Amino acid sequence: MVDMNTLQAIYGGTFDPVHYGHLKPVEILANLIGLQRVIIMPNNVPPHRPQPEATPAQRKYMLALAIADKPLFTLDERELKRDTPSWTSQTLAEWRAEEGPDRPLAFIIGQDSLLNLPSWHRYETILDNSHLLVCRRPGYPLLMKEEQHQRWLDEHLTHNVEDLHTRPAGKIYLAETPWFDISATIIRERLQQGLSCDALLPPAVLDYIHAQGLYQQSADA
Ligand SMILES: Nc1ncnc2c1ncn2[C@@H]1O[C@H](COP(=O)(O)OP(=O)(O)OP(=O)(O)O)[C@@H](O)[C@H]1O
Ligand SMILES: O=C(O)c1ccc[n+]([C@@H]2O[C@H](COP(=O)([O-])O)[C@@H](O)[C@H]2O)c1
Repeated sequence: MVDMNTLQAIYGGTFDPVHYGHLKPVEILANLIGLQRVIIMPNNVPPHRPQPEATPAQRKYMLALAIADKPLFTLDERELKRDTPSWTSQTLAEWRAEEGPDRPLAFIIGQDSLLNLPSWHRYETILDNSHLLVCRRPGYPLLMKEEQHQRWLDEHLTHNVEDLHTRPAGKIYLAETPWFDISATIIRERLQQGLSCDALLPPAVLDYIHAQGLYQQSADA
């Protein structure tokens, strides 16, 4: 019999700011595959993108507000404590060393991140240490850009949820989560233009953004 309580998942991101497009697909994913806990892990130095507008402390605080009434989520500060780029391969290797070789571990990403994954630092080691759980995201193709990366994806794909709970690592699961057409970029742009973001992120996070005067200046200013 499969023990549905052992699979642990980390959800990494910049979360500048956290929004419903982060939270809702992952809550649905957790229900779909029987995940009891999701560890949200904000990065300190995002490797492949412009640096965030909010400070690490502000991004962490917004996450804490967003998950305050959601027992599914806990917060992990390990990457916030590192000043070097937040390489996921390094984080997952450390996590694997802590958890031992047998525990099923997973890293959650959106479809856009999957497409870029072959450009990540030592990406091929990620599946040595964890599974990948991928949430759908509108506006991104289903196929990898290069044939060799599509082959890599196909070789590791599973449609069997039991694989995720019984194997420690090595599988990619494309979850049939609904589309949420929300991005932190759109939220920052709307806030800068003084437009409403009420439906896009939790009210407590939005109140904090206004109280801190965050995202009101153009990023180019
Ligand atoms: N609307 C969404 N649907 C599914 N996954 C998402 C969505 N928004 C973000 N994600 C996923 O959440 C993780 C963290 O994303 P991130 O913090 O960069 O948010 P973002 O909205 O993409 O930010 P930005 O617009 O600043 O690039 C990534 O794996 C990303 O693919
Ligand atoms: O390790 C890498 O090379 C790497 C490159 C890009 C992104 N990541 C991680 O992927 C997660 C989502 O990234 P982002 O930029 O969409 O917030 C976050 O945890 C990043 O630290 C990791």
